[in-house]
Amino acid sequence: MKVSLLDTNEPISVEQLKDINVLYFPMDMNDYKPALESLCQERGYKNRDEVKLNKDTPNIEDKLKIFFEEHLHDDEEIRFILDGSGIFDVRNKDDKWYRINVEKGDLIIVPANMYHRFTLDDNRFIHAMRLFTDAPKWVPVNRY
Ligand SMILES: CSCCC(=O)/C(O)=C/O
Ligand SMILES: [Fe+2]
Ligand code: NI
Repeated sequence: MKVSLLDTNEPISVEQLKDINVLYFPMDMNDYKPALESLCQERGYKNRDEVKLNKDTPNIEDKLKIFFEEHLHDDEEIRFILDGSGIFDVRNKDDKWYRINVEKGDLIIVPANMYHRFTLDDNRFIHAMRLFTDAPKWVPVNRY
């Protein structure tokens, strides 16, 4: 994972992310199941699904357009990157974007009610596990 302030490219640390309640868990991809199960147990993640996005995904451009609209959710957004890479932008306390480049092995938690957006990077491929406290749902509330 690499994080920067989008406007200036200034590097942002995991601690600075934590200050805005975005959590990062690096996962060992050779043996991630025990750590994943205990995280789910501790934080009450009862459901999960997987999403793959690449150039052959039906309606990929429409999907990316929706993901890249600045939005929030009334629950945490938990994404575990199983393969590939991508970009999450999250708003910091000054309403500036932190750009989070995620890759295989990264698990990030965006808190409820934080404006964010997602897009693919130049690799144009991501395979992510989505974890949910309740039934899998994806209800974006767009800004404005
Ligand atoms: C990497 S999963 C696709 C993006 C997504 O699920 C989401 O909710 C973006 O806000
Ligand atoms: Fe989301
Ligand atoms: Ni979202």
